[in-house]
Amino acid sequence: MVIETQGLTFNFGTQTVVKSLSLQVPEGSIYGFLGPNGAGKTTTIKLLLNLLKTQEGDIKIFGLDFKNHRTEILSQIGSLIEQPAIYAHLTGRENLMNRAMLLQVPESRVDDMLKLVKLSQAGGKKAGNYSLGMKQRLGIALAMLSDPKLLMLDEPTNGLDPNGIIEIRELLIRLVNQHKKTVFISSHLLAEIERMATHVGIINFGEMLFQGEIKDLQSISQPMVHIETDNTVDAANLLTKNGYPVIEVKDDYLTVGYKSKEKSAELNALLNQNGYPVYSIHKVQKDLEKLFLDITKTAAQ
Ligand SMILES: Nc1ncnc2c1ncn2[C@@H]1O[C@H](COP(=O)(O)OP(=O)(O)OP(=O)(O)O)[C@@H](O)[C@H]1O
Repeated sequence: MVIETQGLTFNFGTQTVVKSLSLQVPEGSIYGFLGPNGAGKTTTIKLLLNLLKTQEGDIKIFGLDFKNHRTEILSQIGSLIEQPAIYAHLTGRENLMNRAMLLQVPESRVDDMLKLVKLSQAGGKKAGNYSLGMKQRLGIALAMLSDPKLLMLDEPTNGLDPNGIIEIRELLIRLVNQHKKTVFISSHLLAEIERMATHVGIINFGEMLFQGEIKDLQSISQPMVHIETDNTVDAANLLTKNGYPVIEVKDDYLTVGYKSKEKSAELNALLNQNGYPVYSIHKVQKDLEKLFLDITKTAAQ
């Protein structure tokens, strides 16, 4: 494990915001740390980076005990929390050069990093004029300059447009697949994390609700199919009789549990053949809120 915590607990005054957290982040994973606003993600990350002092529990990173190997551990972690520390009046390249000098990293790393985050062309432009997505990528380049083994990112796609999100996602996948890094990324958006993470930890009110491989999460959280049709109550009866799990019946649409694309095609044909015209049919993933309900239900069974 790259990160392993046991009983990690943190209180702000009388409020416990991280409760006996046991994180397990495997080497070479993209670990999505999910939770709604205020769940305790930033606090956990700050504890892992020693920006907050651990009150209770143990942290091991790279197999080393955090208390006794703090400097050694932190020298191998690149991080981006909230806004990246960028000088707006300097170019992207100058920002990296500055940091490279500070860290005594060879200059050649600067161009490698610009290339890695796809900012080679924009490297000569003032960072203050970068888009939010470009700033975040420059922030990741700065964090990767010293070639750390682990990258920790706190909500790096907040406020980005879909293209910006895709660019960050592709960059993180490259870092893990080609550069053999481990990425720990927090987010409050399930859909965003699902597309890149290999592992997930889901917290709410400081407590871990689920931790495991993404495929295990998907088996808890079956996607659904939305079908827009007429006469939905009768259509739902037909589907139930034919073994489709109907989840919701509204005036103008139905929601059915997703099984496979073949089953969705059969369902479409069945409705059409029986006089229920299908105006639209599409697969939907659950959001974090619905997933919480599923997880709580599964845990109670
Ligand atoms: N410095 C502080 N003093 C007191 N309470 C704090 C402090 N920082 C955070 N909190 C509280 O701790 C809880 C967890 O906050 P945290 O920032 O870790 O959550 P988060 O999951 O990162 O959420 P967000 O996505 O909104 O940043 C919240 O209830 C927050 O109000």
